[in-house]
Amino acid sequence: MTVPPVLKSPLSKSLKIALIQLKAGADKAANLTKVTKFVEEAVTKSPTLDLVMLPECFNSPYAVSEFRNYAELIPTGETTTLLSSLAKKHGIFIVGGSIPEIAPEEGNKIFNTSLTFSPEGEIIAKHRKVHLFDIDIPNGITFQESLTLTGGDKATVFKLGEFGNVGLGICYDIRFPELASIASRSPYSSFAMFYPGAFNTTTGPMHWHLLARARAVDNEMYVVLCSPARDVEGGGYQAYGHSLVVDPSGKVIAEAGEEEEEIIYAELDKDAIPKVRDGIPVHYQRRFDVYGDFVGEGKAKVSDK
Ligand SMILES: NC(=O)CCC(=O)C(=O)O
Repeated sequence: MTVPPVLKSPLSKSLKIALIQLKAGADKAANLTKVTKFVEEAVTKSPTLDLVMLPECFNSPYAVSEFRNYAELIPTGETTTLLSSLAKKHGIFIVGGSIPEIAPEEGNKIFNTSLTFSPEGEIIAKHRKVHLFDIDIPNGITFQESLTLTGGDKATVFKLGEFGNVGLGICYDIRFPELASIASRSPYSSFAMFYPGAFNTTTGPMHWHLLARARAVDNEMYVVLCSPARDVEGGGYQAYGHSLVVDPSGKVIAEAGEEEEEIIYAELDKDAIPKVRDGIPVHYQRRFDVYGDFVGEGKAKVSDK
């Protein structure tokens, strides 16, 4: 075996993040007011915060019958405009959960789309959920996003300013290890995968932590999941909550409860990735001669927008 070189961390400076776990109801204006209030609370409590993340579908109910009713144009819709102004006002990155997007240039198809904003309020990443949540578990849950949504056709990797590269997926995307592999490997070398998500009370207990920790250990990178809180009184889709930050060794370093609307904080340490990769060097031991290379330069369809 060739001894791997001690590489510089793909995270050049420790990153302070906050995850906002909230309940999204039918009133879009109320959902957006709540986002504004929570972002303000996060930056007040942690004045040196670098990044705030929101959950999947934070401005609308998570329901196949509602996606088209709540869908907005990007970048001119009210949610995009609000998140851009919040990022700029507070000088932070915002990983803007996801919202239903209507795309006139694609025959008015609806996508489940996540945007990330720079501290200047610019859109620096746009990910359309690639793998649609179509499942049917007898006596558990049946859901078919594909009844109203269209899947995106690209993996998303982008530069988070001076910190380094990160990958972005949405919820069910986490079940497909390829997106995280693409992001973590050369030439992208990301330090984290961000997944706004909304697992539920059937699949959450089975797989939420397992998948987050698996993607972290597979790739020796940070994995960050932000969920809506479970809304028992509101009825409808019962999100699992448990917003989560997992470090590159697979350890959960921050976690929210299930039904609470709350903000959790974590610091992604710039030295953690090289430390883990030096100890268990799977990152450098891959045998592409045996199983091929599906990432390589130009092989995967990767975009930041
Ligand atoms: N919103 C989603 O994609 C839900 C995914 C989910 O619950 C799962 O088990 O996967």
